[in-house]
Amino acid sequence: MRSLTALPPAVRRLQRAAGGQPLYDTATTRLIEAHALDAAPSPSLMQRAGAALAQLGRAIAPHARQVWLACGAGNNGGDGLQAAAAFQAAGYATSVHWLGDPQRCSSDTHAAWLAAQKAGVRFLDSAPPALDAQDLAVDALLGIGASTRQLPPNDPLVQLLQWLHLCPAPVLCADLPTGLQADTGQYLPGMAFERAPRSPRHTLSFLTLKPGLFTGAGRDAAGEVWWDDLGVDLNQHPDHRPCAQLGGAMALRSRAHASHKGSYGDVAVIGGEGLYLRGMGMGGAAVLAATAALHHGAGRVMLALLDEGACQLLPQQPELMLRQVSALHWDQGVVVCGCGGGQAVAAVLPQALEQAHRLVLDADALNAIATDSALQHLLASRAHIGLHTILTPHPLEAARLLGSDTTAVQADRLQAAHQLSQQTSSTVVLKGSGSIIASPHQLPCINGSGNALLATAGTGDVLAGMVGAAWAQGLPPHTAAQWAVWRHGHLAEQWPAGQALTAGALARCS
Ligand SMILES: NC(=O)C1=CN([C@@H]2O[C@H](COP(=O)(O)OP(=O)(O)OC[C@H]3O[C@@H](n4cnc5c(N)ncnc54)[C@H](OP(=O)(O)O)[C@@H]3O)[C@@H](O)[C@H]2O)[C@@H](O)CC1
Ligand SMILES: [K+]
Repeated sequence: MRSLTALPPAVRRLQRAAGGQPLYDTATTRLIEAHALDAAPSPSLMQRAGAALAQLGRAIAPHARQVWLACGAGNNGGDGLQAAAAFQAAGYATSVHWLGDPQRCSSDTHAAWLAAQKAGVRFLDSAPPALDAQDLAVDALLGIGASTRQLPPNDPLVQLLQWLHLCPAPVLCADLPTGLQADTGQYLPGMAFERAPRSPRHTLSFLTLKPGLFTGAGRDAAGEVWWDDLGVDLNQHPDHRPCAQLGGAMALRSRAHASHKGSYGDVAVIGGEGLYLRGMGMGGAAVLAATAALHHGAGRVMLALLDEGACQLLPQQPELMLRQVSALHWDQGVVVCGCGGGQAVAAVLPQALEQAHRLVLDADALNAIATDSALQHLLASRAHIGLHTILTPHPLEAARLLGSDTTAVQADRLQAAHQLSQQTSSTVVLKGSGSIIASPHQLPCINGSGNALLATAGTGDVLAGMVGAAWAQGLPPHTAAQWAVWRHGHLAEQWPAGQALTAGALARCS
């Protein structure tokens, strides 16, 4: 790829490490667009969008011989037509499939169509040109105006989508990958593919960054995300409020020389149902959480296994202090409860919910609460008596707590995390691609780190331990969750190529 410094300042590569960028839903993006259009900018927003697409496209595919653009009938297609004119003017052999009608499109899109014609762009109505890996394809079929209308399989738009999916050239998506919903990161019905696309993806988001690019199916669909505000000041109006922010690199506080283990807090992990109870020993999960807490800076880590003392010594981890649940100090440090807890964890939950000042609830603790209204009441009451809670559900656990199902949770992950946070007065970490961190009265965060190496048993237990460690070291709950989720994903991104990621190795990484 050409040096990023060669790009004009208006086209900025979204740095994962930057974090903190605001994300805006479609309604607010439309508001921003309307305010910007009122000012009749010149060049028009669409001309700016087209020029930015062409500039980024040239950086992505500097040796392209051909550029092919699939353009829809709306303004997203207009962006593509403006880009086509710019590609052609820059000397690329440029061809376009346009689904629009010059008699029925917006005035901006009409102007873009005229510009493309004037530049000498080739308009196609049959198969696209044969592209190779160094060429470029542009997806300008649908943006934020996509509706849930389902198309028949022989619709021209569906066919263009299939060509884009199978195209050997990198694909640059204008504003959004076609069919991806900006607010949720879910595909519209009939627009998702079972297999991953053949070539790399880039997305240049206009005016605002949209939450759907970073959660659910968004990360796979969008590939590398870029952003151009088209010269519009997003903060010019008090109604332009973000719906979330993108989480990024964070550091724990540096340590003073004059400090000791007590300065970095205690983490007590409760979990690990014994083998004798139901024939399923689950101590490993609790050991993973405790190990992660230890390796991520907690001053002291206690391990209370629910195996009635069967495990008396952990030779691999002499730093972990074994405890009976009855010997824990609930008002000190952070209690992480549930990892591998099985059914046995239900017995300790009333005391943990009533007495632990800072409580992380994971896995089987969440499942037990979901089926017991008395435990639900205790959980919801904690905030009223000054006790704090972080929940770390995966989508199924969140669905059980919400009384819904995984499809409903995944259909709007931001909303599900917000609802669970409100219902339980807790910080919620909704795990999955683009984990969501939601807390009452705080802007939710979508984590930007991580990859599919984390899809292996035990990584959730490691995360629970890391959340506990960050919280024990003094970060507020929302920030502790943000740090742990980001760090967990970042470690996976740094994982040595060709080496399997195991939860045990991840827990020892810091
Ligand atoms: N205004 C500006 O200056 C700026 C605009 N910008 C750009 O505009 C984009 C938004 O443009 P937009 O509002 O025209 O919506 P867009 O995404 O093109 O879709 C509408 C078209 O798609 C069609 N269609 C919808 N759903 C469908 C479906 N399921 N299946 C099939 N067809 C479907 C729909 O057809 P209809 O329903 O009207 O029959 C209509 O033709 C935004 O994402 C950004 O790229 C930025 O550059 C900033 C400056
Ligand atoms: K698009």
